[in-house]
Amino acid sequence: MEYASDPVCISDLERVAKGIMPSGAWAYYDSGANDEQTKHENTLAFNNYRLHPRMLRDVSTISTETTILGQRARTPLGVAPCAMHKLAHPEGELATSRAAAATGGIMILSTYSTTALEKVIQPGGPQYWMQLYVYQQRSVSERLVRRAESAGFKAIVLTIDAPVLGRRLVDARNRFAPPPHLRLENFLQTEVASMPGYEGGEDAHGETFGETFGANGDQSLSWENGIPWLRSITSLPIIAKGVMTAEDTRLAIQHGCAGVIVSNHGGRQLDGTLATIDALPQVVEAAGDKLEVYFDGGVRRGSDVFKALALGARAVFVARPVLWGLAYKGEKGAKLALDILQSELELTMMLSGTRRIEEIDQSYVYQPVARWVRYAAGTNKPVAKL
Ligand SMILES: Cc1cc2nc3c(=O)[nH]c(=O)nc-3n(C[C@H](O)[C@H](O)[C@H](O)COP(=O)(O)O)c2cc1C
Ligand SMILES: O=C(O)C(=O)c1ccccc1
Repeated sequence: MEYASDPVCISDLERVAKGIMPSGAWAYYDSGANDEQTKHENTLAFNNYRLHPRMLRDVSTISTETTILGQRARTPLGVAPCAMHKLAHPEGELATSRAAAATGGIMILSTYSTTALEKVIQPGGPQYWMQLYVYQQRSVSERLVRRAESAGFKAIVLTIDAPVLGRRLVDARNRFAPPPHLRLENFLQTEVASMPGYEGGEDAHGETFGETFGANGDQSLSWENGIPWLRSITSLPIIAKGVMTAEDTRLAIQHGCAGVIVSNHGGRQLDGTLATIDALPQVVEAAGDKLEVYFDGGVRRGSDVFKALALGARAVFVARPVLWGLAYKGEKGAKLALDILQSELELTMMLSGTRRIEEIDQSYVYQPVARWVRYAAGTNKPVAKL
């Protein structure tokens, strides 16, 4: 499809990116686990929440400024951690970081970045947080934490929904592995470089991408043996990414996490969970004022950001839309993705009579009665958009 102008919404950007990217890389970014029920539902479930707007409120001046972990941010909209931005564009994470700095939201850097963490932080930018996995060789994770501390990252985001990688069928068929010209640059440093399969920053040993990951990840990790250990090696706030239940929210509080990210990893891990927007209310209720609740999964519209804020999220992160932007035009494209969502958020605020982020509460959405997306027999195609 030809465009006379830049893409004007995230789904335009998705189509354009699909046309540009090599099919294996596209599939790696796009795929969810197994039947992709959860991946699709993350996006579709937003439609079940209807807005409840107020009128005649003087919306001549609005602001999306907020505070996250006690620091000011120009917007609650941030970038979720995603592996290998250089699959989308040669400037990779640096381009994304510049785009995030221009927008003013938080960027979470993946351990599996194709740019070393020391090179990513932009002066005058937003807060940067470092995403971490705990490996059997804990010294490797510890070294990554030390490096993140000295580079200026402000929190550690521990991903807890991936003791092993979920099974993504297209990747399995493609036997997807990162192309040899890309390096997982965080694994280049000596103390870290010895981990089996990641020598020299390559992902070399696994049959598929997930195998090297699974061979190194610590499957015995638990709340009891993981979080206290992490707290003992760093004073940075710890945020647990991948919480989907009230039960785990209470455990996160008990173990001293500063925040949780309600996330099902974009539907790439356990297929068949709730959509994240449907899980958010129980987490917010269990969190009370004990920790901050953040959100990701399926956000494709500024109104989706608004709905997550209304249901109690303090920050809202996007992954695939930013990668699509990067594929389209590097830094400019990543900024376009964030700008589209930001301006749609501002428009939603104005049209629903909210001027500041703190005003956006539950009263601005109708909560749905439970309704599940139905699928056409034998397919993963939803019968209808709800
Ligand atoms: C290509 C890709 C790579 C990802 N890599 C990571 C990662 O390295 N660490 C992590 O915690 N989450 C990772 N995620 C999950 C995202 O952080 C996020 O939870 C999810 O994708 C958000 O949903 P969205 O893509 O619908 O915005 C990845 C997601 C994608 C699409
Ligand atoms: O692909 C992913 O979703 C992901 O989280 C990951 C995990 C290990 C290595 C690279 C990416």
